[in-house]
Formats: sequence, C-alpha cells, structure tokens
Amino acid sequence: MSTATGMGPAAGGSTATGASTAAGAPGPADRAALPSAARVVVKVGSSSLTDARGHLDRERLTALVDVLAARRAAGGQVVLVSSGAIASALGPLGLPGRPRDLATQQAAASVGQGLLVADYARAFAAHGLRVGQVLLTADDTVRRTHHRNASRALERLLALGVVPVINENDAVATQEIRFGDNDRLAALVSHLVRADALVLLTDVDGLHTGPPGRPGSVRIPLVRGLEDVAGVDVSARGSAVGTGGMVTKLDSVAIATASGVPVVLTAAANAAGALAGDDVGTFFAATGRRTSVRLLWLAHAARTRGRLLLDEGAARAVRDRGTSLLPAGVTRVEGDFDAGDPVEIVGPDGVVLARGLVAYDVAEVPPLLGRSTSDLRAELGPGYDRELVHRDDLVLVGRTTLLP
Ligand SMILES: Nc1ncnc2c1ncn2[C@@H]1O[C@H](COP(=O)(O)OP(=O)(O)O)[C@@H](O)[C@H]1O
Ligand SMILES: N[C@@H](CCC(=O)OP(=O)(O)O)C(=O)O
Repeated sequence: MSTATGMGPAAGGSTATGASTAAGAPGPADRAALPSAARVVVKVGSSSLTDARGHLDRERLTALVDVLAARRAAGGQVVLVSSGAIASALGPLGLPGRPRDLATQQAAASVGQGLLVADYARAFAAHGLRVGQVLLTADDTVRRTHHRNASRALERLLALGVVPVINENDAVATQEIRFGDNDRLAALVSHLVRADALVLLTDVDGLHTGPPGRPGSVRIPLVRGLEDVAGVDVSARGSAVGTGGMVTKLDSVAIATASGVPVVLTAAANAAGALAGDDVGTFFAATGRRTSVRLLWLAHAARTRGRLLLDEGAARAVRDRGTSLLPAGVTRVEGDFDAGDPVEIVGPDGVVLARGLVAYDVAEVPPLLGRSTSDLRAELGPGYDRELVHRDDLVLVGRTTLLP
C-alpha cells in the first residue's frame, strides 16, 4: 500500500489530494469533535462478533447495536461496515477454520452473511430501527458510474433513517477484484458517504507500541501523523478469523486520515466511549483534505495490471507539472491490461512515480510509443491522439508506506 498525492495542488506533506474533486476542510482535529460528528462509519471485525466455535456471538453483537442505536436516537447517522460473514458460517457449516480457497470462502460468506444481517435486523428492530444490507465490490468504489450509484443508494438509505450494514460482496467477488479486508473498504466507504469520523472496532484496545501482551507494549492514545507510528511493531498476526491484523487497519487509517476523516481504533467493548470522545483506543487525526474516492482507491488499494516506462522528460512533466501522460514520453509497456485498468507509471530510474487508469488496451500501445500526438492523429485518426493516461486519472505516489 502506498500513500499518494493527487495531481492537483497538494494539501501539504505526504497526504493525498485529488485535482478533480478536492473540496471541504479536513475533519475534526481531535476527539472532542466525536460526540457531535453528524455521520459516523463504524467498522467491526470478525473477532468481535463471533465465538471460538465459529458462531455469531449474539451478546456482543447486541451490545454493539445498543450503542449504535443510542447514537441514532441522539440524532447521529451511522453506517455500519461489518465483517463476520465467513467467520460466523464456520460453526453452522462444520468447517474447522477459516477456509483458504476462494470457493469455500465464497460459500461460507454466502451463508454467514444471511445469518449476520438477520441478527442485525433483529437487534436494531428492538430499537425501532431498520437495517439495509449493502454488499460492495472494489469496482463499486472505483468505476465512476458504480461509485455514484453506491453513494446514491447509501444517501437514500440514510435519508430514510435506515442503518446501512455494509460488507464486501464475498460470494461473487473474484480474487482479482476483492478488497480482501473490510478495514480498507471502511475507509473508502467513509469517503464515499463523506463521514465525519471512522471508528474501527477490533479485539484490542488500540494501536500498541508492539504486539499487545508483550511486556512493555503500551497503547498509543494519539497519532497526529505518519511520523508518530514510525517504529511501531505491527508484525503480530491478528485473530484466527480476522484478516490482515493491524497492517490493514493502518492502511485504512492512512486512506481515511489522508482524505480528511479522523479515525478511532479501539476494542468493540469501547464503542460507546469512542463515540463519546473518551480517551479509549487510538485517535488518528485527519491530515489531509477530501479527495476523489477513485483516486484514493487508485493510490492506496487498486492492484495494477501493467507498467508504463517513461523517458526523463515525461517523468519530469508528470511528477513536477502534473500533466497527462502522452505516448511520446513512453519508452516501454509491460503487463496485460484493458483500457480503464490501473497501471504503474515508472521513471527511467525504475522508481514508480504514479499510478493511473490507462486509456488503451495493452495491444494498442506499442505502435504509439515515442510518437507525437499530431503524428498519431494524422496516421491513425483522431481517436489515437488522446492521452495514454489523463491527468484526472493519475495520482502521484509519494511516501511509499505508512509502516516503517
Ligand atoms: N502494534 C499492535 N497494536 C495492536 N494490535 C496489534 C499490533 N500488532 C498486531 N496486532 C494485532 O492485530 C489484531 C487485530 O486485527 P484482526 O485480527 O485482523 O482484527 P479484526 O478481526 O477486528 O479485523 C489484534 O488482535 C493484535 O493481535
Ligand atoms: N468480508 C469478510 C471480512 C474480511 C475482513 O476484513 O475481516 P476482519 O479482518 O475481521 O475485518 C467477511 O465478512 O467474512
């Protein structure tokens, strides 16, 4: 994962900002703003919802719903991103542990998702609230028409007073198009719904200086920026049913905070305290401004399908002047991509400068390389004078990772 800067005027530091839709101020700077945050995305992990035998833990699920319902009763809007589909099907299907192959994961998710949403519907109904299930794939946050569609549906659910319950569409997502973890999905959803804060609930009470439980390892209450997590050891594996451990949570934090959304990371049992702005877990301050969700996805999460290698002039133009990438400045193409796929844009020194959505299929590119736009138009027709990657579809790669 990498943090990146959009092609527009940078908000400063190594944060991300998009050229096309940059708008709005950074989110609340500290915990004091949490009690009055109008719209909150809450993500809960598998380990906080299931028991050791692979069944839903109704007591913990209900306790969480009670907290979220109280927030709704106080006038706040809540979007819930819930994991647990796969984990809660292990018991009912008699599976010994989290399946490794995609087909069994899909089947388990299909069964568990039904159980999960039935329980949420029951628990929220006790407070007079309805839930709406929304299953997303990565495409729903990156393809322009899809994310507009997803955003419209979520807005309407919220306007109707419904609590959206979101998960990845695991039953049909292929390996290539999967997020794979709900931490990053939650950060992109926060952006999609313009949340005021993101609360990540897990089985530890926050980010620790080292693996929780190791002598000397202590909770970090506040992270103001990337430099505060340098040296933090996040190598310890997460729970047996969760995916990604602390690594994907910090990826999520990087995406959210860089786009203006502050994050609280804490244990599910501390959900009420987190929303009240109490000193629980770890508060990550917002560092950047809101940006386009497509560019966020491109910068942080998309799997690239190929590489475009640039000459020095093109590398300078892209890096320093934020221009589109024209065929004239490209010396080589690698990979297997279709028009619209994410690719890496690489300087002559081999360093990745940017990521972009390429405008041509890979087979079309070689005859265009090194040729001027006017040449291409004269020889191949007006369709071939377009950019290889338009500047609106391009993000510069800044700091390579949040982690040390
Ligand atoms: N520095 C750290 N601070 C806190 N937790 C850590 C750290 N390094 C690794 N972890 C692990 O991350 C786990 C949480 O991730 P995960 O199991 O994926 O949770 P979830 O199912 O809630 O998404 C914790 O159980 C903890 O063991
Ligand atoms: N979509 C998957 C969850 C994947 C995931 O990120 O799990 P977790 O690390 O527990 O948040 C499921 O519902 O099983």
